[in-house]
Amino acid sequence: MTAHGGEERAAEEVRAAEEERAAEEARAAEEERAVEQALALVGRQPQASHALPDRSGATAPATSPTPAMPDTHTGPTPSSPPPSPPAPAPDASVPSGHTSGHGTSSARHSPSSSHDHRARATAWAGARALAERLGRAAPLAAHRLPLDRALGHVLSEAVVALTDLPSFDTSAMDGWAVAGPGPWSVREGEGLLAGRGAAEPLPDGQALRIATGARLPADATAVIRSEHAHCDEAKGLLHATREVVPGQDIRPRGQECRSGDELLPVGTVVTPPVLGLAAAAGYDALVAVPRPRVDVFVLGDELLTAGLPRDGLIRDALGPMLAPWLRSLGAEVAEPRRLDDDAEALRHALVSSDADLILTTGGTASGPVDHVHPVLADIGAELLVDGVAVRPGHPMLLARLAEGGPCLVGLPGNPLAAVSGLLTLAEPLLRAIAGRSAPDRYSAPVHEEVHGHPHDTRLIPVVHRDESVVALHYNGPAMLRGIAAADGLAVVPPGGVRSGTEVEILDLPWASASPWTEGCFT
Ligand SMILES: Nc1nc2c(c(=O)[nH]1)N[C@H]1C(S)=C(S)[C@@H](COP(=O)(O)OP(=O)(O)OC[C@H]3O[C@@H](n4cnc5c(N)ncnc54)[C@H](O)[C@@H]3O)O[C@H]1N2
Ligand code: MOO
Repeated sequence: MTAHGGEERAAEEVRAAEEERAAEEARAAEEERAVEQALALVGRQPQASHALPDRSGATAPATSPTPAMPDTHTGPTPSSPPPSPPAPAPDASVPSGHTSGHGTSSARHSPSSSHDHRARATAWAGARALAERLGRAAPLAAHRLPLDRALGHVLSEAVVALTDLPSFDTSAMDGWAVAGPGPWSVREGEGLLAGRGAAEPLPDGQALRIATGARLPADATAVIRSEHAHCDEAKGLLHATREVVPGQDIRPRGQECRSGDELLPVGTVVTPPVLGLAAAAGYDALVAVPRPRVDVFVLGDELLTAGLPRDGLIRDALGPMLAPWLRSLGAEVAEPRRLDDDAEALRHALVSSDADLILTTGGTASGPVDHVHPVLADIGAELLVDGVAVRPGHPMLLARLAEGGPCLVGLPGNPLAAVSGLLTLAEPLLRAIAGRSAPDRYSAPVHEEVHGHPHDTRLIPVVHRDESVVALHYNGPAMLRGIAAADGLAVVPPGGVRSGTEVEILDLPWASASPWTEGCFT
C-alpha cells in the first residue's frame, strides 16, 4: 500500500470512530430520556448514581449493503429459508402509556399510524435500563434466612469472617507431627485426632501420631505423611524417608482468612459453595433478598397442553419454557396458569396475584381477544413501556399494577417474541429487585453480514464459533428452532451489521459458566 493510501485509510478510520461515538451519544441520550419519562410516571427521580448501562456493545449502526429485512431468517448457509419481504411498519392501536397510564379500552382502539407507534416505542437499550432502574428503585426486602433456606437468594449483607480460617493450626495429612530435626522419639499414646482439644506442647526431637484435621500441638514444626516416614518400633524412633521442610503439611491458623475479612460482597448469589463457606466461617443464617416470586399467566383459547396440534389448535410452547427460564434467572415460579381469552379471567388473575412480578403471554396486540391493554387500563395500572423498538417482540409492555404493587411484563404471544420480552424487560427487572448485579457485557464479531430492521434493534439467536458468532436460521418471531440451538442472542442495531462487526451478545443462562446455572433448574 502506498503512504498516501495508508493516510486515507487512517483518516477514514478516524471518521468512522467519530461517527460511532456520535451515534452512541445520541442513543445514550435517547435512553436517558426514555428512562426519565417513565420514572417520572411512577413518581421517582432518575437516580444519578445509577449510571445507565453502557450503550449496546453493538457499535455504530453499520449500513448494510442489502436492504434490511426484519423478522427474516438470516443465516449463513444456503439452506436458510428465503428471506421474507420487509415487515410492514407496525401498526399502533393502543393508547400511549407514556401520556396516560389510565387509558380506557375505547382509547386503545383509536386508529393511529405506524409512525405514532414507533414514536411511542421505547428504544431497546432504554427499555432494559428502565426495567432495571424500576427494580432498583423498589427492591425486595431482605430477610435473615437460616442457611438451609438461603439457596438462590442474594446477599444484602456481606459475609464477613466471624473467625480465622482455619481457626487453629491444623494438620493437612494423616501422619506424624514432629518438632525440630529428626530422627524423633515417638511419644506414646493414641495420637491426635480431629475434633479433640489442645494437646501438650511437643518438645524438640519428639514425634506424635496425628490425623488430618487435628489441632497441631504447640511447638510442632512440620507434619510428615505416614507414607513418608519409617517407624523403628524397637527403638521407638521415627525416621523421615524424604527431606522435611519446616511448616510442611500444616495449615496455619488464618491461612484462608482472618476474623473480620470480607469473604463475599453484597449482591452475591447464594450458591451451594456460598452456603458451605458461610457455615465454615461461623454463620447459621444469612441476610439476603429472597428470590422474586413470579406468576405466569398464559393467555390463548387456541392452546393445548398435550398431544398434537389439531383443528387450528396449537401446543402451548411458552408455559413449558418460561417457568424453568425464569428459575434460571433466580425467580421462584408458580406453575404457569393457562387463561382463556377472557378479560374478566385476566382481570381476576391480575388483582388476586400476590407475586412480585407477573408475566402474561399473548394478548398484547390489538386483535379482538387481545385483552392485556384494556384490562390494565381497567384496573388503573400504570403503563411504563408500551412497545419496544425491537424485533421480534415489539408489542411487549411493562406496567405497574398499583402504587407500590407488583410489576407486570406483557410478553407477546409469538414464542421468540416472548423470549425477546423476557430478556428485554423481565430479566433486568428481576435482577434488580433481587439486588443482583448485572452480568458483564460483552460483544463478539459476527461471522457474516446480518440484516437489520430499518428502525429497530434485532435480537437474533447465534452460536459461538471460534472467535465470532454465527446467526442461526429459523429466527422468525413464531419459531423456537433457532433459539433452541443457540448459545446467545446477538443484539443487531438498526440497519444491520457487516461481517466482522462486533455486536453485544446476551448470554443464555445455560450457556454461560455461571455456577448457579445447574441448581436453578430444579
Ligand atoms: N394488527 C397488528 N397485528 C399484530 C401486530 C401489530 O403490530 N398489529 N403485531 C404482531 C406481532 S409483532 C406480534 S409478536 C403478535 C403479538 O400478539 P399477541 O401478544 O397479542 O399474542 P397473540 O395474538 O395471543 O398470539 C400471537 C401468536 O402467538 C401464538 N401464541 C400465543 N401464545 C402462545 C403460546 N403460549 N405458545 C405458542 N404460541 C403461542 C398465537 O397462536 C399467535 O399465532 O401480534 C402480531 N399481530
Ligand atoms: O415482532 Mo412480533 O413481536 O412478530 O414477534
